[in-house]
Formats: sequence, structure tokens, C-alpha cells
Amino acid sequence: MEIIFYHPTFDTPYWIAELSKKLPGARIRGWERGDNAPADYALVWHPPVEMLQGRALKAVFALGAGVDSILSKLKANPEMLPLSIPLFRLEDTGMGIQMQEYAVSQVLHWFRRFDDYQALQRESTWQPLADYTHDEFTIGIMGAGVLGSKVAESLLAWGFPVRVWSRSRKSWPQVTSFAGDAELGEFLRGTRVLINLLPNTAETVGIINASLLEQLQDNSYVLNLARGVHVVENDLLAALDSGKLKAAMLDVFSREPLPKESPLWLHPRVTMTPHVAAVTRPQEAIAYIAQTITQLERGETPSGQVDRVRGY
Ligand SMILES: NC(=O)C1=CN([C@@H]2O[C@H](COP(=O)(O)OP(=O)(O)OC[C@H]3O[C@@H](n4cnc5c(N)ncnc54)[C@H](O)[C@@H]3O)[C@@H](O)[C@H]2O)C=CC1
Ligand SMILES: O=C(O)C(=O)CO
Repeated sequence: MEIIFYHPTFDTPYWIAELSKKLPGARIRGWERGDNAPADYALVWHPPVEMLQGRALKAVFALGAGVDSILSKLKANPEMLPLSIPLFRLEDTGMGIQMQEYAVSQVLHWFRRFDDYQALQRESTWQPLADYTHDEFTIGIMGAGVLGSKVAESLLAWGFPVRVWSRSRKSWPQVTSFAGDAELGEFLRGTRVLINLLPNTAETVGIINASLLEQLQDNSYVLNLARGVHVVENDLLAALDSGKLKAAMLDVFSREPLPKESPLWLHPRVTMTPHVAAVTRPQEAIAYIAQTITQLERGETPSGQVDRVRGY
């Protein structure tokens, strides 16, 4: 079995060595320009078109959870990967716990009013504030998939009311589930902390816009953990300035790295991280990919296959 690997920043020799331990029969090589030799599987992130085009592959693996970058490249170059070749993505593989850590720490930060106390500290003001209660701090998670479900679980454990919005209804204990466009308004009206874990698709681009933000409770919070293009950044800034939003924490941006001139950098109620909410953990990802390849070789149907028509 021949496997080609391409990632613009990962340590390729390390990945090849670790993958080889899990797939001892495989010959694994880092792909370089000009390499047209046969391959059965390709492991990729932001792959050049020529890496995949014209190859009789059994499957392609995205080395992350989101496949928007590869699907947008495919839209421009449909010949890069025929629909008959399955595309897999990473399902959790250690990202769930990272998203839980991020969401829990930020929600507790807002819930315990550390943002307000930090502002008071800057004015050298000693001023105890009224506590927030859990029942006025409903968490609304957009996207109830692999990562949204993990985040829901972790915030429930801290006693917050949790609701989710997704394409299909979920029957999860203690979680209120809303489904489809018809129920988005009701979902938003009861939400105090909006957490975004949607995939980037034609339907979800720009979804966090003025009209959506207007439907949230006053003094709400936005935590964007998914993709920057979900948020209309000027609408978010306007909602912060009008008082509709109390604060926003952003991990992802419509342009990355965030340009120096973006007003988001300096807004007093915006905090940010540079797209690090959940990174690919090599050991977990390698175990998942090796197991999935083994299942494919046995003729089984593993989970994690992307529905390219649906877009995630
Ligand atoms: N900031 C970061 O470091 C990272 C961000 N991500 C982002 O998180 C996203 C979610 O990842 P997973 O949970 O693994 O994806 P998933 O595919 O398991 O879950 C997606 C969820 O979104 C829902 N959904 C999709 N389209 C919808 C629509 N039009 N209306 C309502 N609901 C819709 C689905 O029903 C599903 O519940 C990824 O696509 C990626 O963009 C993932 C990993 C790291
Ligand atoms: O896996 C993903 O989709 C990511 O965004 C990783 O940072």
C-alpha cells in the first residue's frame, strides 16, 4: 500500500515514522512537486491540485476537522478529486477536549464577571458586583456535531442550561434541541451565550449577522470557535457598540492572520486567539487514520466520510 502525505507546516518525517508504526505494511512518503508515482491514499491539508489530480486513490484524508478549504479548492478544480474517491476528515481525535477546555474556561470567565472585574481593576476600583445565576446564562450552541456535542456535555456538567441548533433534532438528555431554519429564532431568543461550531458551507457563511444578533437576549456573548466567515465582523462590532452584545471571544477570522488594521484587535470587549481552539493532535489523528485505512482495506464502511454535496 502506497500513502502520500502533504501538510504545509506539520513535521512530515515525524508523521511518516508514527504512521509507519501503525501501518507496518504501508510505504509512506512525503509528497513533493513532480511526484506522480502511484498512491492508494493521500493525507492532506491545503494540497496543491497536482498532488491529487488524476490519481486512482482509494481515499483522501483531510488532516483536520473542517474540510471547507479542500472543498472550495475542489469547487474551482472539480477534476482534482472525482466524487467516486471518498474524502474523510478527522472526527474529534483529541479536538473535543480542547474545545471543551476553551468553551468552559471562557463561559466561566463571563459567568463570574471576570471581564467586568478586569475593567474595574484598570480603573483601580474596588467594587463587588451582583452574581449572575445559571438560569440567566443559557448556552446556545450552533452546530450539534462531533465538537458541538462535546462542548454541550462539558457546559452541562457546570450546571448551565444548554440548547443546540442543528439540521436535525437531537434527543440528548438535559439538552433542548432546535432544528432547521424554522426554529433558529426561538433558539436565539433564549440564548445568552452563543457558541458557534458550525461547518463552513454555502448555508452557514455570514450566518452570525445583524439580523441574527438582534434576536439574542440583550447583553449576550458570542464565542466563535468554527470559522471566521460565519461572522459578519462589522455587524458584530455594531452589536457590541449598541449594547446588544456584552462581549465576544473569537478564535477564527474572515482573514487569517487578522490584518493589523482590523478594529477587532483594539475593541475593549473583544478577546481573541489565533485559530488555536483545537489543533490536530498527531497521535490521536494517526490512530484514527490507520484504523480507518484498515477498515477500508477490509471493505468496511468507516465513519468520518465527508458528504461533498452537503459540504461537510
Ligand atoms: N477553531 C478551530 O481550531 C477548529 C474549528 N473547527 C470547526 O468546527 C466545525 C465543526 O466541527 P465538527 O463538530 O467536527 O463538525 P460536524 O460535521 O460533526 O458537525 C456539524 C454540525 O453542524 C450542523 N449543521 C451543518 N449545517 C447546518 C445548517 N445549515 N443549519 C444548521 N445546522 C447545520 C450539523 O447538523 C452538525 O450538527 C468544523 O467544520 C470546523 O470548521 C474544527 C476544529 C478546530
Ligand atoms: O481542524 C480544523 O478544522 C481546524 O480548524 C484546525 O485548526
